[in-house]
Amino acid sequence: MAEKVKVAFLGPVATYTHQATKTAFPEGEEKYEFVPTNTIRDVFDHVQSSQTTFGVVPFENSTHGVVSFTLDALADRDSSLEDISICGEVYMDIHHYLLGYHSRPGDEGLGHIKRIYSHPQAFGQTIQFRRKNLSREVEVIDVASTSKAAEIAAQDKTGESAAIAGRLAGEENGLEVLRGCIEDREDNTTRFFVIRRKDGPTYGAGEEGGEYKSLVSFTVSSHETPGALANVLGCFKQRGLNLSSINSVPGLRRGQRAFEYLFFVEFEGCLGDGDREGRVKGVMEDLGRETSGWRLLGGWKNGRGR
Ligand SMILES: O=C(O)C(=O)C[C@]1(C(=O)O)C=C[C@@H](O)C=C1
Repeated sequence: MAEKVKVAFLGPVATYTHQATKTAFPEGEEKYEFVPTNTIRDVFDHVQSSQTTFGVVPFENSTHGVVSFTLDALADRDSSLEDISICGEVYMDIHHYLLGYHSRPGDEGLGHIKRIYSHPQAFGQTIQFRRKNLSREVEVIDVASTSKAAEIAAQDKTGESAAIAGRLAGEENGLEVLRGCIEDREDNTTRFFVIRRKDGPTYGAGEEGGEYKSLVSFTVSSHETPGALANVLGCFKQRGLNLSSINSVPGLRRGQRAFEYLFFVEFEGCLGDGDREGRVKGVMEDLGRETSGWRLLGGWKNGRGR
């Protein structure tokens, strides 16, 4: 039997990332071995070191914005993740649950909860619910994933600990649903990236057509010159390439000062993308001229409508 292709994901089992991983690799456990990691950074390390061929990480949420752990890894300030390349994306509807134990059978109250565990992104997507339904005295504790939160809450049989996580994480850990669909917005959606090594096997090969996107990171030549960033963005405009996201993080590279930033620009089109390819190559030449350093972080098929 052929050896299974390994795919790392933010674990333990039943995280939202685990569910996105199953969507991204629909042939499932017949063909793939899904490998849980403790942190998002670990997913990147597994792929960089070839412990797994692919990895899946959350990138941004429609309610709470970009996932800082993922952006930090993509910033790769110490060049320890140089071979990472984004090769796919998955959008997933996210419905959160307040999970724990009822204080006694039939009592629907939440007054017995003293602490609540979750991933910071999930806390950020349930702010209004928590404000309206939980006392300010309830301690809010960040953990590495929502499934980890469910695991911890399940160990506290007093019922004083609860978790915000997905329904599956509740089932996996034998928790009761105290409240369902507690996300602040009905359209709460997270976008996940599939990553691989640049020299690794392709992802989603054989699927013809569709729209493509790419992500680049760069630093501007001078933070003092007015318009340095606008000049770089202007290159995309001149080449007729539509931007789909912009982010920035503190640069923190040797030679960079405090408050000098590393920018990320995602745009429609990628290398090998039919009639757009010429423009994409052109903008890459522009980046070489207009920035003080840039990196292509990958090109992939638009996952909307998957
Ligand atoms: O904790 C999980 O279950 C995750 O998969 C992480 C994560 C994230 O970082 O965005 C994924 C989807 C939701 O937005 C909340 C949490």
